[in-house]
Amino acid sequence: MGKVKVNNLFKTYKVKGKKVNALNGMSFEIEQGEILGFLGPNGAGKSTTIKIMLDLIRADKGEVLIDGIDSRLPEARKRLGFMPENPQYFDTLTGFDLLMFSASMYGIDKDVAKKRAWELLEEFELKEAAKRPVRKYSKGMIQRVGFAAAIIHNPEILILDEPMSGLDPIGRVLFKNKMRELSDKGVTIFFSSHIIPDIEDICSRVIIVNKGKVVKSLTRTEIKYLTTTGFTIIVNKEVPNLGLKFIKLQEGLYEIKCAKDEIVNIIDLLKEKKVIIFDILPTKKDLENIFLDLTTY
Ligand SMILES: Nc1ncnc2c1ncn2[C@@H]1O[C@H](COP(=O)(O)OP(=O)(O)OP(=O)(O)O)[C@@H](O)[C@H]1O
Repeated sequence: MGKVKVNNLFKTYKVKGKKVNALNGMSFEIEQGEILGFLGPNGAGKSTTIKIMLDLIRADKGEVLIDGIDSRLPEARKRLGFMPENPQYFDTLTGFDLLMFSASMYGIDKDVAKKRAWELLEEFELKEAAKRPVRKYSKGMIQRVGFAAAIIHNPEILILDEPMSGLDPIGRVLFKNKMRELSDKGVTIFFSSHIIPDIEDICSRVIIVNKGKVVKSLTRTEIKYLTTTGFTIIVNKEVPNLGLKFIKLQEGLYEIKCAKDEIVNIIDLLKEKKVIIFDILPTKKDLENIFLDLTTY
């Protein structure tokens, strides 16, 4: 239950008689209860893969199996919940109506749906706005109601396309907590994102795609290692002749910047000199450079 197998997908679009190869043997598996991040530069084939998983478009070759069932069958579709990147809802609907509409698409009994809709509106802090038309919602509120609509039928697998882009810090915490909670209950979560800290925070694994196929699969620890280029060490005092550059932040507060492989020696040195370390902060590589490193092998 909640298992996904994406098997050797190929997809070509035709634009003005020219062929665009969107997928070139895209293959990966998602285990039950896993939070898997889907990362890749623009045009890598993420949206095309998601659309094929949801049977919104068809692959030229290959298959997607949801718990062993072909994703083109309605039986498979029912197990999935989906939140698009820019939800375009019938904006005259209220938040409550939207959830009821989504529930009706999955054939949920009206009374059950009503109860579930109110529960979700409460969880996503939309109770006050429940009877307001969605067109009057802020971007964050639209994303919240979109998330709620995607899980109203208690799907086994949740697919989210850039779920946290444009959310404020409180909204992001809410989404991350919700994703963790669902994963703890055994829901499989697959989401695309460009936001490295979010991915590091919640994903158990990340797959990186480029040119229509997987180029790397990384565990959370591996991605933390890969994205860290060095550290900033915050200390209480300056020590001369250590070969280190102490930058004064204020009285009794200095920072030292170092490369990833220097950290252990520097900490030993500071310990020896009885320097107090207040904090050690990783310096992060930006996404473009990570893609560059991984895709130019
Ligand atoms: N409907 C379409 N018609 C023609 N070409 C398309 C279509 N959809 C996608 N493509 C092309 O297929 C390739 C993969 O696009 P896709 O949208 O799947 O990538 P993506 O990884 O989701 O990109 P982004 O991060 O920009 O959303 C790109 O070259 C894109 O231009």
